[in-house]
Amino acid sequence: MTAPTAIRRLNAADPDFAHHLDHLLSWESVSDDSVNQRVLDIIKAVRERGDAALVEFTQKFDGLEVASMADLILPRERLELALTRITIAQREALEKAATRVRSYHEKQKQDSWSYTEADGTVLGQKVTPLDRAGLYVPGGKASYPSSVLMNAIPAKVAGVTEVVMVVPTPRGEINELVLAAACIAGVDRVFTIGGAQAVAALAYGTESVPKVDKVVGPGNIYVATAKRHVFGQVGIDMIAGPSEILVVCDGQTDPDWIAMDLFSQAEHDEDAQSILVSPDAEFLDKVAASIDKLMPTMERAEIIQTSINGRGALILVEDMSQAIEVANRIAPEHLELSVADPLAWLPLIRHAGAIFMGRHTSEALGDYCAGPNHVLPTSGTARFSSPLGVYDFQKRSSIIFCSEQGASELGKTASVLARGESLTAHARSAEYRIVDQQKGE
Ligand SMILES: NC(=O)c1ccc[n+]([C@@H]2O[C@H](COP(=O)([O-])OP(=O)(O)OC[C@H]3O[C@@H](n4cnc5c(N)ncnc54)[C@H](O)[C@@H]3O)[C@@H](O)[C@H]2O)c1
Ligand SMILES: N[C@H](CO)Cc1c[nH]c[nH+]1
Ligand SMILES: [Zn+2]
Repeated sequence: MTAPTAIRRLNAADPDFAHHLDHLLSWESVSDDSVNQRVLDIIKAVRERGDAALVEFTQKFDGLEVASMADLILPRERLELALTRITIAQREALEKAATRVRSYHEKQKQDSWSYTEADGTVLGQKVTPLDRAGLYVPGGKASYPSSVLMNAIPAKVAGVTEVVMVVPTPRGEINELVLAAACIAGVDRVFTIGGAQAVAALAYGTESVPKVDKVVGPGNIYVATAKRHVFGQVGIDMIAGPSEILVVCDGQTDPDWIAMDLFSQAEHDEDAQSILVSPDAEFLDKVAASIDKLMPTMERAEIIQTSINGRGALILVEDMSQAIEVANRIAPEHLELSVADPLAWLPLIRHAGAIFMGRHTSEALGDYCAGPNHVLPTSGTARFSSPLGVYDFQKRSSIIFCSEQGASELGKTASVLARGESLTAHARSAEYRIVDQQKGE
């Protein structure tokens, strides 16, 4: 039996509104010093003791009785076996989702390009996939076959040579759908490890876990903090923390639908954040009533309740324009525009990981099978980051191929600039290539 929901109410007309909103959004404060220190200790131990530390942390944090690292490695045949252990409906759903995610991501592929100048100089950009990518698939409080597809398919579309996946299996409970998804998406190697220790293993390598070039994927505070610390040793996609949803509603959508949309992200995590913004005060009351009515029907009521009470909010605004202003301030991971004419408001949205347009487009469709990626920037980072995509698994090299005449002309410009910087070797190196002119100093 759950206690009555006490979702926070904010009013944008309140003089302290900005302050209250800042407080509501401050997830970073959850990453306190003790989490940080614990993560640093875990990374150090994995760097120093490799597999032995991985085994110890997996026993400690995931409650697994494992004798050695061999127990934490799943061969490709195990993934294939999983495909035979799921129902036909599940396999079809995974395959359909995979096809749609692949089609969407194919469009993101960047190709190499070049152009030739009049004197024959060629300039261009060569696009190369990463050699090895590490995918973090969360598995602490729920299992995420959909996240396997969302991480692995863009990597494969990009042409990554080897895709290594890590996923925790708390108490040894292996989720067959997760492994089947890995099989369908073409993951090359799977390790059943999680948390900061898994991120450290991917970043630095151990006797068994190969060192990767980039670690991608969402996770809890330990995973997010570890990714922050290993950045530089490896690339990372973003810090994708607890899930978030911001619904902007004109007051005309069924309040039960909106309550359930808020629940859909709250059920991920006690730290998840679900916010509704509307210019209609009566509608906010109706959604609050729907929340109370529907909460006891939810399987994950405790998590939802904690998330809604601790980090949720119903925000009253003056009009739709102010609702959009608040949305841009929040820069949410998911933004539902549950309004009559979402296209009219779309041009005004500047910051959101993914935008769900209209009353029928529930965020859950995007989580599973619409096609776009569900690994999205959280905690306001949509101000500067984008959804996980093929571009995260490709890098670019510049190409410069000067003709004799091109080098000669560019040499004159480079010489002046280099001497202005007092970098004589640069100047003389360029000047050697100047044709029909006195070279050197
Ligand atoms: N943005 C996205 O695309 C997306 C997708 C799915 C899930 N999520 C989010 O990812 C998160 C998943 O979190 P989760 O916990 O379910 O799984 P997780 O895999 O991220 O974390 C589980 C691991 O955390 C470590 N851990 C747990 N308690 C610890 C402790 N006290 N000390 C050290 N390590 C500890 C353990 O090693 C465990 O294996 C949720 O916040 C969810 O909202 C985001
Ligand atoms: N909403 C999550 C991203 O924040 C993704 C997900 C996976 N499964 C269900 N939802
Ligand atoms: Zn979700």
